[in-house]
Amino acid sequence: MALQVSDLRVHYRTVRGDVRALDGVTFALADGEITGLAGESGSGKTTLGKSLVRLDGRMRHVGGRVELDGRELPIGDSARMDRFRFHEVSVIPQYAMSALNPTRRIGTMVRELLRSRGIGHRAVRPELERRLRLVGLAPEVLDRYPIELSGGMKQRVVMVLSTLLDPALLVADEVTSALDVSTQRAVAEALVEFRDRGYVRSMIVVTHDLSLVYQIADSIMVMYGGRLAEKAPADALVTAPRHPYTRRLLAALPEPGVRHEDKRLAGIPGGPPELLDPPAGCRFRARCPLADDRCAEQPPFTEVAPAHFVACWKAG
Ligand SMILES: Nc1ncnc2c1ncn2[C@@H]1O[C@H](COP(=O)(O)OP(=O)(O)OP(=O)(O)O)[C@@H](O)[C@H]1O
Repeated sequence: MALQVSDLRVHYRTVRGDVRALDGVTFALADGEITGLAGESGSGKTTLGKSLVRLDGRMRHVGGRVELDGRELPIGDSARMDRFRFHEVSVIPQYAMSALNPTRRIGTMVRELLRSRGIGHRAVRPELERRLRLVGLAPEVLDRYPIELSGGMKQRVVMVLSTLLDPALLVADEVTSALDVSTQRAVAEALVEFRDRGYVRSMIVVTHDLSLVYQIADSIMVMYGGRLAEKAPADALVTAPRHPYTRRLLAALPEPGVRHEDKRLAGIPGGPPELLDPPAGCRFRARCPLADDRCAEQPPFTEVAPAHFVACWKAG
C-alpha cells in the first residue's frame, strides 16, 4: 500500500471561523494506482491534494494521519515535510504553468529548483533531457523563456520537473484544464507513461473533467462537502455508481469527451454545503432525492464491493 490517508481533517482559519475543507477523509492508494479526484467546485479537492504535499499558511492540520509506505508524513510540520517534498511526494499545482517566472529561462529555473533541493544540476541533466524528449520536447527548451512556449509545452516541462526524482506520489491538480483538447490528451497520456515507466509510483489527478480522467485512471474518487462520497475502480464508478451524488454528477456530464466546467452542477438543485458550519449527518442530504431520517447520522465510508467504497446508507 503506497498511501494511506486516515480520517484526515484540514481546516482553513478565517476571521469567521474554521472552514472545514477536509472533514474526515479516508482512503488508500495502491502502488501504481492512478486515481482521479472529482467533485464540484469547493468540495475540497485542491485542499486534499495540497495537504499531502504542502499546507499553505492558512491551512491547519487538525486531525488524522497520512502514511506513505508505512511511514507517517509530518504534514502539519512544513520544515519536516521539506525532506519528503519533491523526493517522495510532489505536486503540480493548479495554474503551475502560469506561475513560471516570465523573466527567467526555463533552464535557470530548473537549476535553481534543483539547487534548493541540494541536487547537482549536472548529475540529473542527462535524465532531464531524456525525459523532456520522452514528452516530445527538445532539450533546447531549457534555453527558452516561458513566453516562448505553448501552454502544453509548459505543462510538460512542469510535469518532467516535478517527477524528476521519481516521487512515490504525484498530485496533479487540474493539469489539463487550460489546454485544448488534443493537448489535454497528450498530457494525460504522458501522466500514464510516467507511471508505467516508474517515474511516479502513484498519482492523484484532481479534475473537473470526469470524462478525461476516466480514460487514464484506475480508480476515481468523488468528493462532496469536504468528505469522500465514493471511491471505486474507474469502470465501476462510471457504469455502476452507488452514491446518489456520483450518479447525478455523471448524469450532468455532457456527451463523452466534452468538458464539463460548470461551477454549479446542472441538474442538481441547490448548492454544496457551507463548510464554515457544515450540517450534521450526510453532507448531500439536503439535495438528495433518497434522503430520509437515517441520513441525519453521518454514513461511514464503507467497502460495499471489492475496492468500492461509498458513504451512503442507501448504497449497501
Ligand atoms: N485560503 C482559504 N481560506 C478559506 N477558505 C478556503 C481557502 N481555500 C479554500 N477554501 C475553502 O475550502 C473549501 C474547499 O476548497 P478547495 O479549493 O479545496 O475546493 P476544490 O474542490 O478544489 O474547488 P475547485 O474545483 O474550485 O478548485 C471551499 O469551501 C473553499 O471556499
